[in-house]
Amino acid sequence: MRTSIATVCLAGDLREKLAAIAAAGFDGIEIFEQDFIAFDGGPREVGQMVRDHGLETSLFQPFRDFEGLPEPLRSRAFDRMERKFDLMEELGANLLLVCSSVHPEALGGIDRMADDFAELGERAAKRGLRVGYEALAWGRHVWDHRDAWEIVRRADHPSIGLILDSFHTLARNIPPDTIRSIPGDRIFFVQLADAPKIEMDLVYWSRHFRNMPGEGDLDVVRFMRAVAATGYDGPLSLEVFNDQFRGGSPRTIAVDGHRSLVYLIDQVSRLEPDIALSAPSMPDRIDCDGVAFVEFAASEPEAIELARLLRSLGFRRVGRHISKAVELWQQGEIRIVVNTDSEGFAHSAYIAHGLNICDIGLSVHDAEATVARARALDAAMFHQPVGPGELEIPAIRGVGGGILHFIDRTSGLAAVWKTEFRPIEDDEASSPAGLTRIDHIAQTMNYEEMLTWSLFYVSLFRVDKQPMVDVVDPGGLVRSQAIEAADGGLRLTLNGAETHRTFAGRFIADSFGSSVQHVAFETRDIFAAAEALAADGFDPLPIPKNYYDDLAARFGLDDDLVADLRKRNLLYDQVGAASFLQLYSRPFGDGIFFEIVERRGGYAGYGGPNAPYRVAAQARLMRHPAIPKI
Ligand SMILES: O=C(O)c1ccc(O)c(O)c1
Ligand SMILES: [Mg+2]
Repeated sequence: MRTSIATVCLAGDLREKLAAIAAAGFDGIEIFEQDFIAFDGGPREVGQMVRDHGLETSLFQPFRDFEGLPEPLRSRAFDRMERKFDLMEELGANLLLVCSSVHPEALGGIDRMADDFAELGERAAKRGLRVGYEALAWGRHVWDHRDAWEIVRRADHPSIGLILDSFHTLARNIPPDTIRSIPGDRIFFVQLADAPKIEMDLVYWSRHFRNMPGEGDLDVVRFMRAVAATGYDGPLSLEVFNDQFRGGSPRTIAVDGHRSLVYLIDQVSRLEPDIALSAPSMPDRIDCDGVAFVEFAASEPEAIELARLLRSLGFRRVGRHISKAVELWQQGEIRIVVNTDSEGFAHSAYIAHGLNICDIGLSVHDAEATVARARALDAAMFHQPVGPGELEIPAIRGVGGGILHFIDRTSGLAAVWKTEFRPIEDDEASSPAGLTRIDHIAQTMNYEEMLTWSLFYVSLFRVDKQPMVDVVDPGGLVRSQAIEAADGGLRLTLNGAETHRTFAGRFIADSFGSSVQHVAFETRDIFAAAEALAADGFDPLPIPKNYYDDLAARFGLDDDLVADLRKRNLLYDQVGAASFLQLYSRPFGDGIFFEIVERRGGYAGYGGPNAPYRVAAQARLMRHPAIPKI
């Protein structure tokens, strides 16, 4: 599989784009004409730059409004074409994309258009060049790849072929399986893009909202399966027009793009085992059972405050690391590591961010396989020197440069708690509150990072994205996207802040980067938990009376239940026969907090309807000067 990406996908000038594309591991590029015209170097220089990066120019594009024109416009189009052929020769590009005409005077007529392409084929062949024809979804006469194919078929010239673009086919709901009957050697090039399903004008949707395969809602896998079935073995090229990507980090977007292609090919080769695809071999998406631990990086005074909070939540200090200033807290299957060491990753994370969750441990079936898949998907590996008596636990970089460790049963890594920690009898033990496991982890990030991280998780683990939820914060909007395994083993929420005025946005600004903002613990009896916590001095997030009055009205709950909820500052949601109860801690540090949840009757969500009220309560507290920052 040869991978390619259009220069139009990325921010920067041509030089910066090429550097990012080469670093991300692509084999080739599509030179978008605008990028070339804007560049202050000639075509030979650009051609050399591309080759110096070890890249090939797999396509030059677009050439517009070519086919079906009356004279004298027709001759003019051919003259224009000869100029572009000159340019391509200097660039060292031998394939040109012609997109279907939108010219108001284009006449249409399938044979007329085929004749134009037949003549074009003669001219291209003289130069040793080839031309591919792409149906734009909004073309004047041709907007369907089947019509474009018919024109190419009738042009019947070896230098004229078809170009497919997943966006144009899928955006118009053209069944992608119609591609299966096209001969693979007549397809000259394949462009790939996904997009979120939003009702809007096709041109606007295409030019502003495309995203990488797997980041949107189109069935790019189905499209690619059909392409693979034709025997096509040319480049797979990303052509993604996206306003956010054009203003983003070219390196990050290029890495996301490469990951999306590797993931797409991996999916297609699993679904079409009989089609030989030169796909990199890697383990299948990883099953994750849940969160094995979260690790805080803290100063010693903060660790003392955190200990107080953990105790009030019913946790016990159960272990001390054999050689480092690291303590282990536990309740049920929940493990919280508090690291105050003055060396190592946690310490550098502390210096960069202050008190923060710098490391998440995930329970997987096979840690080595997880890392192998992560590596194939271009994830950044993480290594840290291992001290005497410590286990080498595989790890990669995740959100905000934080670490993801992988713990499995089969390799003995799960013994880390016994191997690296000495048990301690907690002197001030509190009574357990019945918190059993980590229900979910919420990572707060800038809105622009959400696609990057959802692709990261979805390509690595067997998890699915849930629909995006908008949370109204008093300071602006926060978007929340859950990513979860079908069995609920792993549940993550990605929260994207658009401004720094929101509670989430302030967290990013104050802690200098994206990271875990909250951890939710599961309980099977939240009323009992709340009572036990109250006895241990837990101070919940106060929820205003208005909320409970509305709750009673909305769900018709009986007065006793509403009174009990209010007494404990619990939040409530209900969907059909399922319900959800939530209890929040007060925020600490730069806005980190804990949540306790009880899911009843298979409740599958995250209490989205309550989020605006919870956020308002938190924002109120964070503004309040009397609240100490620990
Ligand atoms: O938006 C466009 O005009 C445009 C141009 C060239 C393409 O390959 C394409 O898919 C769209
Ligand atoms: Mg295209």
